[in-house]
Amino acid sequence: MQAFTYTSAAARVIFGAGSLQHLVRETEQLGARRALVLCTPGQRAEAERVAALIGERCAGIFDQAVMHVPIETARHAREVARELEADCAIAIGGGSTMGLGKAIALESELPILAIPTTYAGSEMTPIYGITEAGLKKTGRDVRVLPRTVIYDPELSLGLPLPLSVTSGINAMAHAAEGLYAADANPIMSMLAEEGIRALAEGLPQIVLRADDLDARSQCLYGAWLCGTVLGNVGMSLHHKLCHTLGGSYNLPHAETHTVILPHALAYNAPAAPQAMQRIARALGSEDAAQGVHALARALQAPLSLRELGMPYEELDRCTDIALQNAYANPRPLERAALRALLENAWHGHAPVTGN
Ligand SMILES: NC(=O)C1=CN([C@@H]2O[C@H](COP(=O)(O)OP(=O)(O)OC[C@H]3O[C@@H](n4cnc5c(N)ncnc54)[C@H](O)[C@@H]3O)[C@@H](O)[C@H]2O)C=CC1
Ligand SMILES: O=C(O)/C=C\C(=O)CC(=O)O
Repeated sequence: MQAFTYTSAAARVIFGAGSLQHLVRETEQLGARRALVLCTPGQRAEAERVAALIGERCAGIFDQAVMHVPIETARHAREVARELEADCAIAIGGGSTMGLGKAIALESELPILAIPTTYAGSEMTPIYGITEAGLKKTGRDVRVLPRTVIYDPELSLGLPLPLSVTSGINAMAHAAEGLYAADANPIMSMLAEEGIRALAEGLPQIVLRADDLDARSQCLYGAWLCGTVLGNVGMSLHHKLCHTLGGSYNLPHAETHTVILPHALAYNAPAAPQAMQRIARALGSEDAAQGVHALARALQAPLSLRELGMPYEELDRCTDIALQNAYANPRPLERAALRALLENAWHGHAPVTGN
């Protein structure tokens, strides 16, 4: 075993069906007297439920969270938090709502209590992203790491099936890249493999029965582990490509991860054989890239960039953007091979290993 450095970022996690009932206790534990509840417009009802549970400890609801945290929304939410003299942000929702909480915490150091309802995993990371003038910038800051996370699988029962599947594969992508990260360590690799396994087991069951609470629990557990990996080790080509496609072409986040992951794994496979073996084992497949592709196909997820609205004529420019700024990747970035990767992904072909 190689030497490694491991820093544990501790969050308090309350996990299990019905665990939202502990919200008041957890709010008190954070010392919050004036919590601002955050949500998307579509999850206003869930935010009102949270507000009702905490009663007079609720300072208000801000229901304008949107994907990729536009700076204007961040500024508005920060102003509302200041005006209401909020001393805590309670974020209920997916990565977009977590991201808004983080944008507030970045300036105010307000503690975040996170209640995730998708599998994106942002609640477990000190990573924030803010979009300004069409450009998404991400950074790491421990101030934005939620202090407490309540994982209640009952809250994910209403997550639409297509988003359940793509969000689950978004989570798997964190774990897959964590297994070949330059700063990988055995603890995160163990969580990564177990996270992929839990999602590979849970997602097909959800597709059979969307209200299967055990399967929803499996997936949320997997998302927790995969999010922890994202928060603790560096990501590579796959995440870079997805951020390029999401940030520059406004493609939907979880769906883009789903389309790209098999191709990014196929690209990196020759340079990261051990990681691929562990991903394949967790998927119960012979091959990591083909295994993810087969899972996405079986669960009727999108397979091509074309169906996500990516203009074909932009593939060259997208390749150029992905080649800008050096970042760690197990296989060196080669222009022709990357362009071929995007070509395959655009058409929705099966991944080609080591192309
Ligand atoms: N900073 C980080 O560590 C991470 C950040 N992200 C960011 O998060 C964003 C994507 O987050 P996602 O969770 O994929 O999507 P999202 O948070 O945008 O949610 C997608 C839609 O689903 C709805 N929704 C969420 N949970 C639901 C439920 N249980 N029932 C019914 N509807 C529900 C939301 O209201 C929203 O309309 C992106 O901006 C991405 O960059 C994603 C992963 C990690
Ligand atoms: O873009 C962000 O907000 C930060 C990280 C991620 O979105 C991770 C991901 O690509 O799923």
